[in-house]
Amino acid sequence: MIHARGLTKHYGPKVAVDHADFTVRPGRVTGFLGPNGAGKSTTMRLILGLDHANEGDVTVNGKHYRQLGAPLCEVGALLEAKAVHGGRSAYNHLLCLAKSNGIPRRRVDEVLGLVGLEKVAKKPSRGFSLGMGQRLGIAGALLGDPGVLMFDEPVNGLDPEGILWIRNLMKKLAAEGRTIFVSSHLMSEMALTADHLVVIGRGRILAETSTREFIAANATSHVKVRSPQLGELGSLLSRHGWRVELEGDQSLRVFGARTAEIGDTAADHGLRLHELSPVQPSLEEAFMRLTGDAVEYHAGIPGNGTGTAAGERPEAPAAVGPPPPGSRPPEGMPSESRDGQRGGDWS
Ligand SMILES: Nc1ncnc2c1ncn2[C@@H]1O[C@H](COP(=O)(O)OP(=O)(O)OP(=O)(O)O)[C@@H](O)[C@H]1O
Repeated sequence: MIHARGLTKHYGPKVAVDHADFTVRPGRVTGFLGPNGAGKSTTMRLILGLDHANEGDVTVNGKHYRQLGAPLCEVGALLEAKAVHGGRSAYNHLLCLAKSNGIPRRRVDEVLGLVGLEKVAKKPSRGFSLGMGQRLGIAGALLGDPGVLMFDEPVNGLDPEGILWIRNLMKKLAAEGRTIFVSSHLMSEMALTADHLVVIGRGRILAETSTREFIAANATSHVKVRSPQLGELGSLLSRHGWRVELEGDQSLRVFGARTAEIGDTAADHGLRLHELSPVQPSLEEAFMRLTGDAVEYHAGIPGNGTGTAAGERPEAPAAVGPPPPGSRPPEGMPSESRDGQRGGDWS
């Protein structure tokens, strides 16, 4: 178990981690999510005693890292996969680690087998691909058979097969009762891997909850509707009290209504539907909604030549209520709504 209380780290005036409280429990994969620069790596370094906290503290199995008798046997970590001497073979790299931690030589062969590197074990690691480097880093983390494992962005740059392998490995290790703490900003991957989440933004913990609850609390399901009479339909559904958003110029997103209600309402008014499908919210959507204000670095919006200022949401919904003035209305939109004058119908 990893337990942080009031954990705080400053780099000069920069507060990288700000009074963070969280607990990472065994038997499940806990995802550590946050935008770039949110403080994920710093937190992981603090857990491993590679950096010192200015305030608060963090323990692994009730002890500070430096108090652990055989650290590699209690907590394994993959922080920087390429932190290996390039001239050294995978086998020798792991053997050095094993010797310095009193771990028997046979465990080196075991972990090389576990990560699938037996065949290249005697080759210099400088020739390793990114995926092989990740596997070697993971072999090092597993060497002491620790109950706590931490992975910082483990799937970065991996091919689909490598991603699947790491995903299944983390799940298997959690099922064995280990504590698995994994940082990532790949939402789709985390949605498939993590049972639980700790979300950080600008150094502060924004959420600590199950993945399912996090999505339910921060994003809403909706129904996607396509119709050749989109404008009329949007106005009609909106008059029924449902929130309607324009998605591109082809379809509507309707919130708060079931598919049957929308279908029946359209039929009652003789409007044709070409699609009516429920859409479940994604972890990405929930994450963007929660962390939009906590994003420190935004890319410029293609085409407008400006960056998004810190604090602005990076991805506002495509259109809420009426289409913005000046935007092109969908085919069939009533003319009053085309220039946004009657757009209030949709809000
Ligand atoms: N050694 C350092 N000296 C100065 N500032 C630092 C140092 N390490 C981190 N920071 C700053 O602290 C903040 C948190 O950085 P950190 O690397 O922990 O974020 P992160 O969530 O891991 O980001 P990313 O996802 O981009 O790796 C950032 O603003 C970063 O610039």
